[in-house]
Amino acid sequence: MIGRPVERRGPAVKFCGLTRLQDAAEGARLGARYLGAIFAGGPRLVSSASAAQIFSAGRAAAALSWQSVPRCVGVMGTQSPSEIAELAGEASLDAVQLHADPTPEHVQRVREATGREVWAVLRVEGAALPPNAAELFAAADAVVLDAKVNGKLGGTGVALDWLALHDAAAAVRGATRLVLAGGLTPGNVTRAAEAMHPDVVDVSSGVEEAPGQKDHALMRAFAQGAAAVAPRTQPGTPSQ
Ligand SMILES: O=C(O)c1ccccc1NCC(=O)[C@H](O)[C@H](O)COP(=O)(O)O
Repeated sequence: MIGRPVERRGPAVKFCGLTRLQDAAEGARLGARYLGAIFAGGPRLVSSASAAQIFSAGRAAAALSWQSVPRCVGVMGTQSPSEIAELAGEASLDAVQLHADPTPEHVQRVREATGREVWAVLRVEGAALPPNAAELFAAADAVVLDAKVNGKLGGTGVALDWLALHDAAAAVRGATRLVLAGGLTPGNVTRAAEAMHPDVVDVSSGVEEAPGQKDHALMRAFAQGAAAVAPRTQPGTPSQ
């Protein structure tokens, strides 16, 4: 369905794990700021040639629907910086997301090799951030908080304990963008974003009918849930 774009006031939206042109186009029409494709294995793996077509469909749909052109993110696993640079060129990526527990040194090497923005993923288990959180926020252009699940790198559908993590994330994020991922759905994205104040909300399995196949009604509901996030109040602002 081609509907009206969702008005965006809350955090930016990233639809990740895209494998089909029509899903990328729908994400762009809904005003998603970011589209993601997986080069890290698993059921949503795509080739660089497929990713280039998927992203091209998203960029074209944005232009036709007067939305801003989405930035296209490639999700990497254990590839070397030079392999990541090759994929980034072939798939016309704007940013690379490092999902295999990157160190700050790896982030820097990938930035030098690709000339792209580098997003580092912090995989979180329980109510505490990993000990290297502050270093990664200092090194990366954005940090993605995602659930740590043994045997899976991402796309787990497992949610974080947002209320417990808020203070720890606030203490280390500084000016680096915070991307909240892990188990987000149309039904919980507003609550999650109001708890964590992320710059971006990132969803994959929560808007799918099957792995890699997005449900457009769920995508729309997710974008609406993100747009419904209440504005952040400044500490000390009197309530009305
Ligand atoms: O989505 C995958 O299959 C995947 C596989 C390997 C590494 C990363 C992967 N996904 C990364 C993402 O950016 C997902 O959006 C993120 O993990 C959130 O997934 P979900 O909990 O399903 O919304």
